[in-house]
This record gives sequence, C-alpha cells and structure tokens, in this order.
Amino acid sequence: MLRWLTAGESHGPELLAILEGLPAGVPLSLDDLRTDLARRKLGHGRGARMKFEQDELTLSAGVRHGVTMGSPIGIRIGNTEWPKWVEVMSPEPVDPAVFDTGRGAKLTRPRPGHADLIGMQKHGFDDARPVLERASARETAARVALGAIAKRFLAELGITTLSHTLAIGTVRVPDDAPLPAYADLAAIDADPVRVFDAETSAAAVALIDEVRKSGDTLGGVTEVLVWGLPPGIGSYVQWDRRLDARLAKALMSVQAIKGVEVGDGFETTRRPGTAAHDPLYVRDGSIVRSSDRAGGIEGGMATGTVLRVRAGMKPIATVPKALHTVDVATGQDAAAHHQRSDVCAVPASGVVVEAMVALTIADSILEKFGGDSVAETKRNIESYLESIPPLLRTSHVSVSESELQAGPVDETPMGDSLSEWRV
Ligand SMILES: Cc1cc2nc3c(=O)[nH]c(=O)nc-3n(C[C@H](O)[C@H](O)[C@H](O)COP(=O)(O)O)c2cc1C
Ligand SMILES: C=C(O[C@@H]1CC(C(=O)O)=C[C@@H](OP(=O)(O)O)[C@H]1O)C(=O)O
Repeated sequence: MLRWLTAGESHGPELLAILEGLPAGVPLSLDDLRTDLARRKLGHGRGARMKFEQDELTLSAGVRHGVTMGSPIGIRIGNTEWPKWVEVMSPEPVDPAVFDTGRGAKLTRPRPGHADLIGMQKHGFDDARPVLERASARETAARVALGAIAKRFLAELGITTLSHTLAIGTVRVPDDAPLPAYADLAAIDADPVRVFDAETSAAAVALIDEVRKSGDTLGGVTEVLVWGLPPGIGSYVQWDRRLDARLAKALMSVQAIKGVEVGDGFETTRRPGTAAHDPLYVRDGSIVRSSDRAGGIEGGMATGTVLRVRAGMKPIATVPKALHTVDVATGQDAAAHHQRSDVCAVPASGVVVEAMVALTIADSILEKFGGDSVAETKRNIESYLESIPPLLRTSHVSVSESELQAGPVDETPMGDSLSEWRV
C-alpha cells in the first residue's frame, strides 16, 4: 500500500510531504521533481506569484545516492515568499498590532466559491486567513512532487503518463482531434496553455486575455492518459477497490475540480448501447478492442488499453471584479476580498491531476503486485502476465473497426502476443 500526506500553509515557511510504501531501487533525482514543479507553475493566466516564488526543494529522507531505499520518502519545499509573512504566519504569538493593518489585517469579506466562510464557521475563526492558508492550491506543489516520484516508479515498469488541456471556458479541442501520444509531452508542455491543437491553443490564450481585461476568471477541462497498464489492477468486488472510484476520489480532491469523467464519460450516456462500448475482435494472436470509449476501465479494473480520465475545474473564486459578499465583522453588504490571483489555472491543474493519477495507479499496482524492491514488483507483473491463459490475452492497443475490416484474415495463434507488454 502506498500512502502520502502533505502539510504546510500557502504563506508558511514550507510545504512538507511524506510518501510511504514505495519499493526500493527506484532511480530518483532531485531534477525529476524539479521538472514537474516547474511544469506546475506554467500556463498563460497564472498570477504574479508564480513568477517570483521559487520552489526550494529538499529530499530529506528515503533516497540514497539517487535510488529509493524502501523507507518513507520525505520532501520539503521551501516558500521563498516566507520572509514577507514571518510575523503574520508565526507559530509563536506576535504583537496583536500585526493584525490591525497590512498583510496581517483580518480577512472578514469571504470569497464565494473559496473555503473562507465555511472554514470560519467550522473552526470558529473571526478571520479567513487560517482557512485560505491551507485551502489554497499552493499545497498542490507538494502533491506534484509526490506524483513525480510515483511517475518515476511507474516508468520503471514501462508505464507512462501525460496530461493535456481539453478546454478553457467555452474554447474546446474538437471532438475528432487525435489523442496525443506520450512523445508529444514536450510539445504540450511548451504550449502556453498545454493544448495539443494549435488553433484551440491560440483561441484559449485570446479568451484568457479578454477575460483578464474584463476582471473575470476561467475554468476548464484537462485529460490524463496512461499507457502500459497491466490489465486487472483495481477490482469489481468492492466499492472502494474500484480503480475508477479511486481515480475519481483522487481527482476530486484537487482544489476547484468539480467533475470527473472516465473515457467518453457523460457523452456515453447519450449513445445507444451499440455505440457506447468497445467490441472485442481477434487480431494478431490476441483480443483487441475496436474503440477506446471506456477509457481503459471496465468493471472497476484497468483493461490494459490506454487509460483516459478527465477533470473539470471551476473558474478561480478570487474574481478581480469582486463578487458580492458580506463583511462578517460588521454584518454589512461588501465586495469579496481580492488581491492578486490566477485568472486561469487549468494548465497547472493538469499537472496536478496527472500527479494524483500517477499516485493512484502506483498504489493500485502495489496492491495487486506488491514488491519491496522495484525488481520484485516487475517480476510479479511479468509472471502474472505469463499466467493469463492464451485465449484470454488482450492487446494494449485498440484497432478501429475500419482497420479491422480492411486487415488480412488473422492466422496467428491466440496467446502469442505477450511480448507486446513492455515490462
Ligand atoms: C493550480 C491551482 C491554482 C489555483 N489558483 C487559485 C488562485 O490564484 N485564486 C483562487 O481563488 N483560487 C485558486 N485555485 C482554486 C482554489 O484553490 C479553490 O477554488 C478553492 O480551494 C475552493 O475550491 P473547492 O471548493 O473545490 O475546494 C487554484 C486551484 C488550482 C488547482
Ligand atoms: C501559490 C500558489 O497558488 C496560489 C493558489 C491560490 C488559491 O487560492 O488556491 C491563490 C494564489 O495565492 P496568493 O493569493 O498568495 O496569490 C495562488 O498563487 C501555487 O500554486 O504555488
């Protein structure tokens, strides 16, 4: 079992994270984590803080000479903004005058859509500061660092993960646009909004600029793709073992994510059964699917084809054209608290969602295959794949109906396709 926790406030000294249960023998460098931390800060529409705050990374435990040891991994990400917040966020009591003006002034005009008001009710605060400090998506830096480790482990098993932006506000990648391949990751990261379609990207950038000028904010949709999964991780036998349920929980836990779809998701509900599923055929010695509508999960288990999940993010709640609220210090109508903030963080949310998918998949892999070293996990996967009876073996690549019809009559004996697996 893999487990992980984070701690830390948005303007505190640092974020902390612990990852426990990762096998020994996973090669891991600080640069693996730094690369993903840098990806999370990018995206047209991010606020000023992304430009001046650095993520000061330390790997404090669990890694020796560039390889995991099987012990808990400890991560520290220093907030370089901390010197400005030492008094406001001090763990020791400070002069109460700090709370009269400036940074320390009490926040009593809760932002609709953020955690401010309910957090104050729940914890008995007369100031939204302690709420927003932890509700803030600054915490996602810690999750992305954890996810980078999970991805490194998965890469050792031949499993690769990619995220990309599908929609920003009303601008959306056309339904018939081709899916990106893992090789397209660098191009996606180089795009200002992480969209794998030049026309859609330009339209999304223009929309963000327009919305920024009008003092508004935007949400959107991201998609994560995972290649190389062994079939059968997850389970149909109990609600909390289902892979789709675990992914939905992981994705919904990301700040501002309001919806999750697996495969064609809600679109599937509008189709008849004959056009909603992925029919099976025999091709080149194994069972192939003629489409990928299910997104690589059937009955709560990975099918072994590409996994495809989507996360929908609501628009940023700190709207510059401030929303109507109430000043809870006076009981009067007011405009919601607003300082700097992101206009659109959908590209960054994709990197966060990708991290949560990687952690969830790594956990499911370890649940089925175990292993105290990555070599042991690998062996267990290989022997499981070997044990699948020839007539039950499936291909991890789908082939379209038209290709299947055009193709030659298949003479390959069933079960000869195991070499396709990249473990
Ligand atoms: C990467 C990322 C960046 C975000 N940046 C901001 C921001 O600058 N301002 C803001 O008000 N909300 C921002 N949010 C969203 C808030 O964290 C979120 O709206 C808040 O936690 C309440 O949403 P919830 O109801 O889903 O928890 C961001 C979210 C993510 C994932
Ligand atoms: C700091 C990060 O995101 C922050 C997430 C966030 C929020 O309310 O979620 C609000 C903003 O913080 P601030 O109000 O201090 O400008 C973002 O900058 C980050 O992603 O590293």
